[in-house]
Amino acid sequence: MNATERSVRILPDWYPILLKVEGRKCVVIGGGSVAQRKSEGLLKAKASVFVISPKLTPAMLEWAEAGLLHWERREAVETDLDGASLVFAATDRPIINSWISEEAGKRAVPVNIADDGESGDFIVPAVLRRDELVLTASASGAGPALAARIIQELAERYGPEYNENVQALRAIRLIVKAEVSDPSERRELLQAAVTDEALEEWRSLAWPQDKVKLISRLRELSKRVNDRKG
Ligand SMILES: C[C@@]1(CC(=O)O)c2cc3[nH]c(cc4nc(cc5[nH]c(cc(n2)[C@H]1CCC(=O)O)[C@@](C)(CC(=O)O)[C@@H]5CCC(=O)O)C(CC(=O)O)=C4CCC(=O)O)c(CCC(=O)O)c3CC(=O)O
Ligand SMILES: NC(=O)C1=CN([C@@H]2O[C@H](COP(=O)(O)OP(=O)(O)OC[C@H]3O[C@@H](n4cnc5c(N)ncnc54)[C@H](O)[C@@H]3O)[C@@H](O)[C@H]2O)C=CC1
Repeated sequence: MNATERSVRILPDWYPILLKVEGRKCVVIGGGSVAQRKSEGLLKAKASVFVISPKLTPAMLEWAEAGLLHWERREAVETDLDGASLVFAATDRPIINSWISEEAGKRAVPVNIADDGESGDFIVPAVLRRDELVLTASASGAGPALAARIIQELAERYGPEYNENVQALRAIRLIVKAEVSDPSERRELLQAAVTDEALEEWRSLAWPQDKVKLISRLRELSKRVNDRKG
């Protein structure tokens, strides 16, 4: 599809971000498998999840009973959107989803539409979490299954060992930011801190906690990168 065809179909050019939802009211309307997937993602980000639906999947019912989410056992009404930061229209009834979209618009609350993604304000990508490392893939609605497949491939390339990496990296980066004042050197050292060799080192938690030793180790690693570049 070329640019003209895209604009004729008015397909959105999505802007990718990571959104803070901790403690914010996020309303999921519907209780099927799509609502479950969206709720699970929201719970991982510690949102305050309100589900409105006459029925729930067994997993969602467990989450409700455990007090992880708030469930209203009924059909949605417009006041359900009051005070919401995000709304997910995930019922199996297109007419209800499009009414939710309209109500969200009136309140300027960003809405996700399960059966007609492009008409909503945002879509949800496939996600792989390795602690603070968050990898996402999206085909902008052209192929959710492709996004999911790519994430499965990334899960093999970036295995659970990366959970440890990001913790160490955050600490290392703080030290480098505090100790190295020259921005270009800082950048070089932080790039050296994420080579395969360096990551392997941080993973074994062998990184020098001593600031001076850490910086000198990063200088060695950086020199090796530059030598390899020739
Ligand atoms: C636009 C979007 C709106 C939104 O939901 O945000 C949307 C819309 C629709 N999905 C549909 C179908 C399927 N969706 C999945 C799976 C996922 N769908 C997700 C996101 C999105 N789906 C957004 C676009 C994201 C993007 O493209 O990058 C993922 C990535 C994230 C998540 O949902 O958490 C999650 C993978 C999670 C994972 O496994 O990692 C599968 C695969 C499966 O089930 O195995 C199928 C069946 C195969 C197929 O149809 O392709 C249909 C048709 C329904 C019908 O037939 O009636 C619509 C409606 C439409 O096309 O508008
Ligand atoms: N975005 C995505 O990733 C995908 C979207 N879809 C689309 O999303 C729709 C939902 O998919 P599923 O969750 O599999 O459907 P489902 O049929 O399992 O669940 C629908 C849920 O909506 C609830 N519901 C119906 N009317 C309601 C109302 N007025 N108020 C509140 N809740 C209401 C039902 O009780 C049920 O819990 C599908 O019809 C399909 O068009 C399907 C697959 C993936």
